[in-house]
Amino acid sequence: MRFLTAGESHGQKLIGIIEGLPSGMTISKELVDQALKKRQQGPGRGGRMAIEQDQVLFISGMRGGLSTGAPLAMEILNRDWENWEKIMTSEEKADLESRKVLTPRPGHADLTGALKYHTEVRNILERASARETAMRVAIGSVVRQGLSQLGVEIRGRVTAVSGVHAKLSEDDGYWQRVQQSEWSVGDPEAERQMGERLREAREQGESLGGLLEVQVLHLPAGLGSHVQWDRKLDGRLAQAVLSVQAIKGVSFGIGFDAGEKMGSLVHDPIGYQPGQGFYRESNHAGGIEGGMSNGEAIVLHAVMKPIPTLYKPLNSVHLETKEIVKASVERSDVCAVPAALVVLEHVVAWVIAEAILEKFPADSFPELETAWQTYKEYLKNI
Ligand SMILES: Cc1cc2nc3c(=O)[nH]c(=O)nc-3n(C[C@H](O)[C@H](O)[C@H](O)COP(=O)(O)O)c2cc1C
Ligand SMILES: C=C(O[C@@H]1CC(C(=O)O)=C[C@@H](OP(=O)(O)O)[C@H]1O)C(=O)O
Repeated sequence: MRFLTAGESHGQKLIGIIEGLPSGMTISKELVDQALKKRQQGPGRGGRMAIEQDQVLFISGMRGGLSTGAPLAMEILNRDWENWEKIMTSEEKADLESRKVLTPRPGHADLTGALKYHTEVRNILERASARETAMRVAIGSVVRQGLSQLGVEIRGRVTAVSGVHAKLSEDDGYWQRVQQSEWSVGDPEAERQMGERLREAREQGESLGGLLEVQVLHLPAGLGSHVQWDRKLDGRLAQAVLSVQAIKGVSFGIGFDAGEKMGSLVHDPIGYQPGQGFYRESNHAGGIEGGMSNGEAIVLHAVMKPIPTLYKPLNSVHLETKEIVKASVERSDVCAVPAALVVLEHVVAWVIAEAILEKFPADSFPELETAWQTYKEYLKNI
């Protein structure tokens, strides 16, 4: 299975194509649209989110609510296009110059992209923008629906925003609050403090980052492989997560704490129960050993840097005069950690779905379900 996306932040639309999706899988537009809506929420988002109302349009690869096995093509329209059409399509110098960026923003692709591609900064930022993640969420949502039909659950939480840490819990009630609300860390006091940080950041022309966690539940042991570097599940998840704009680090389970502890406090003892099979007594590894899922929950942590566009900008260099000037200011979010969480859940869904299809190659979803159940029975009764 593979996918491609295309589209500029202020272009007409975003496009995505999934190839290799088995036929006969139920796909709900409503669920994709719910995920797209959730990605637009959260305190700290800028003016653009008041313009967009993301919804998916299925173009091909689906009939009667089921995948056909043909490439699944999707579109998401940019409502902001109506304000940018001239700037994005005109060949008139005045139009092209009107939104030219000559003072690249630190923390963005602006400068290096313009140097590398011998082009102007706008051509770089249009594609580097996290607008593109809307389509990655749509794509991830399609395969996440398949995962859910197999009983695999993906859930995520924001664990900190700019140094304010949320009180975490594994209770069902807490997870329901976190998952079902438009955006919540499940800890009202932390939310209050985060809101305060956000207000300060806005006043000071600053921006915020944070920490995120994604979990994958009910996966069997044996997805991914130890045999080749690019088949390792942890490496593939890390690549997908780090490819999300502004994500700068990934760890699994107890993560970097593992470097501070003795081995006996890090590794997870193996247990066995008839009718249940092998299990681990703890899950410090975060569900992956030797590049393979080990049957415990996959627990992945990520860090998002503060948004790079600052309303009180850092120094930059004017590309023509080479003078030191303030970096350009484009309309911007001040914090997008809750939105990034939705993106992470969906890029993780993609990698897990790919790994499942590698272990259980299938052209049709019922075929996949049969192989999946047989394997799960084997693991239980071994
Ligand atoms: C959901 C989301 C929204 C974002 N919104 C903005 C934004 O409004 N302004 C901005 O400067 N960067 C924003 N970013 C981050 C930049 O796109 C990103 O930092 C930049 O493209 C450089 O890539 P890198 O940080 O991965 O190196 C956002 C990122 C995500 C995931
Ligand atoms: C458009 C989205 O996020 C954008 C990501 C982004 C960036 O530089 O990454 C910059 C901003 O773009 P604009 O200048 O048009 O407001 C964000 O709004 C989105 O998430 O759908």
